[in-house]
Amino acid sequence: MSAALLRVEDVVAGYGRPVVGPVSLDIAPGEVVGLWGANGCGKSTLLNAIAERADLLAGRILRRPGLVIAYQEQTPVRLPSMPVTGRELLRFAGASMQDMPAAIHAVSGRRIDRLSGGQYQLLCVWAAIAGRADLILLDEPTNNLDPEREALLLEMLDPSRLTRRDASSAQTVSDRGVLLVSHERRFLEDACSRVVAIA
Ligand SMILES: Nc1ncnc2c1ncn2[C@@H]1O[C@H](COP(=O)(O)OP(=O)(O)OP(=O)(O)O)[C@@H](O)[C@H]1O
Repeated sequence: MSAALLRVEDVVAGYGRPVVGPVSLDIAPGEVVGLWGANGCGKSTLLNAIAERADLLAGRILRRPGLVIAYQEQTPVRLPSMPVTGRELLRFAGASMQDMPAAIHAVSGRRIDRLSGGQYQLLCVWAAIAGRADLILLDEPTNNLDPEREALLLEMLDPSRLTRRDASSAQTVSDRGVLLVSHERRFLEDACSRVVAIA
């Protein structure tokens, strides 16, 4: 396998029966790749298959050895009562609080069960981006976001966030990637280096 983080080769995925595919795509280090398609065409199912939560019915999914995946699902899990602050959630996720956007910093001291849908959404996306994962899967991350927060999300997805300091050389290397599902074509074009359409 090449230096790709992920290679999806002629994949057909589903839940017992096929719902998506065949699809092929690669994600190289430093790339933000978009997945676009109509409601129900199987975008989330493809992410699920990559995260080993849906059945791989044909084709191959090759992951770089040791690849760590963070998966922000379309509807982030929320419990009615969760006496945990945003900072505690970020610590638990191993996410850095360095360079945290002010809008997230402002709510990070609050209990997560008392955040609005958009505040919680951004916090979870930050947890994924600022965590240790090599590949970040984001399913409809613009859900619940107003235009200002959507612009902030765009900044959070800047490829500069995908760099990491290499311990041996002390160089900054771009060795992480994002696969992003959205039904908002404009957002995908702004956020992604490449958009793959699913039929
Ligand atoms: N857990 C499941 N078990 C069985 N079928 C499922 C399951 N989840 C989704 N499906 C079916 O798989 C198909 C594709 O759903 P999926 O959520 O992957 O589409 P999508 O492109 O992400 O849709 P949307 O844009 O509406 O979020 C749909 O017909 C859906 O009903």
